[in-house]
Amino acid sequence: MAIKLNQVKDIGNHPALAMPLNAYARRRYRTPFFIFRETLSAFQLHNGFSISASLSFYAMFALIPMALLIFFMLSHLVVSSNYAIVKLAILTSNLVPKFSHRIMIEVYNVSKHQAVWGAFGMFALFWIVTPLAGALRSAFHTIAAMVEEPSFIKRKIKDVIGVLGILLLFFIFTLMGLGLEKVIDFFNPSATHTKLIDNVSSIVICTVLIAIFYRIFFPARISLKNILIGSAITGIMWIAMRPAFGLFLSLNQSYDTVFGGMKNMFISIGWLYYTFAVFLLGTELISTLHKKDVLLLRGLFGELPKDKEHYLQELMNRYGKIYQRDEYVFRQGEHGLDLYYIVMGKVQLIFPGGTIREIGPGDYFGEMALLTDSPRVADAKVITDHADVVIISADNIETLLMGEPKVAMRFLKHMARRLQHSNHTL
Ligand SMILES: Nc1ncnc2c1ncn2[C@@H]1O[C@@H]2COP(=O)(O)O[C@H]2[C@H]1O
Repeated sequence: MAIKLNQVKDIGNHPALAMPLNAYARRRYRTPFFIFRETLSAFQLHNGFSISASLSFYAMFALIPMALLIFFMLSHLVVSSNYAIVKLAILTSNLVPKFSHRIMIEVYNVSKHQAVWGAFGMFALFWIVTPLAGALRSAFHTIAAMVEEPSFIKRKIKDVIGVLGILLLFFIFTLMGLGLEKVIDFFNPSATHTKLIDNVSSIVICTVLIAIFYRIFFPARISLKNILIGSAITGIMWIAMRPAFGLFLSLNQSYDTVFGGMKNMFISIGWLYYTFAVFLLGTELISTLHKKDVLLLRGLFGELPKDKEHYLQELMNRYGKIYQRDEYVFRQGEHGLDLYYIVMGKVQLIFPGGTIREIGPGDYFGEMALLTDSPRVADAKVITDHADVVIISADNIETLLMGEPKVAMRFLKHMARRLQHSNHTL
């Protein structure tokens, strides 16, 4: 609907107009906005869609062996094989909506062969699923900006454990579903309530399972709170994707004629592709939540953002300290692992031989003790009326240097320049 501006009489009284412009600018650095932007740009940076494409390719190969393994676990450990087939059909229809009946026929036929259930058969099933686990592992490492171990054997062992983990999660998923069915049967709620319970429980079960998955397989140690937030949002996105995907298909009826006999394959790969995209977006969100402080500090060691006053103000609010004239930030010989970034004012570094250096806004100090784990090599004294300083913890600097090669490079250049300068003045 078009807005008729000439009919809007009270535009001058709108509360938004009363808000100073810098309040909007400051919002850029408020946590939810900042995290949203950073998550999307990390997804783009890591080529999220192309990782989803390769994951959906591996998943297509892994589907039938995985379905067979889950069928094996269910029919041997929990329920009769007929019931296991029903449960599996529901599970596969969640994973690949239009292709599930084909998979179920294959699973049913293959499961009739005794050889599949022998030791060699089981090993073969596991082996075929490992590339999917491997691709997931490498995606996680890319997102966490961590280098993988080079050993092929160790990686393969991890992949096998990964497959076991994935199977276990599907197994728990089915068990939880079974438990829920029993509870619903017992209370016998109305149809609308059953639907509501179904939806809420789907989100809760998805959140719990995704959270367990991240907790075990994400290479960095992430707090439970961040994992739960990321998992809940991933679960909600995934559940919302079902109607969105249905709409997409109903608007594109022509895929039927374009893909002919391959149409179910097209839909399944498409569905897997978007499932992985949502999953990777959730992973980026968790990683961003984990690094949010570090990401905010990144601007200090590169080019300051355009709205640098608001940016520095936000950093001062969170990590800042104001020192008064003649106050010491630290003394030579003290132990400490923080790094100090000067926003305003001047600091004098006084070395034991009497050499003095002055540093001011935009400069930082204290990195030597942090990097070498040794005492401070100089006194740091404020020589202006006051000095506004952002204090950065060793943990944050370490994560920043490990995850951002550009920042690490600038850090090195800064140190080399200091050394050059010291050599000149010797
Ligand atoms: N030659 C130098 N020029 C400028 N700053 C220096 C020099 N040598 C040391 N510093 C800084 O002075 C700080 C004193 O505390 P740290 O040893 O933690 O880290 C040191 C560096 O950040």
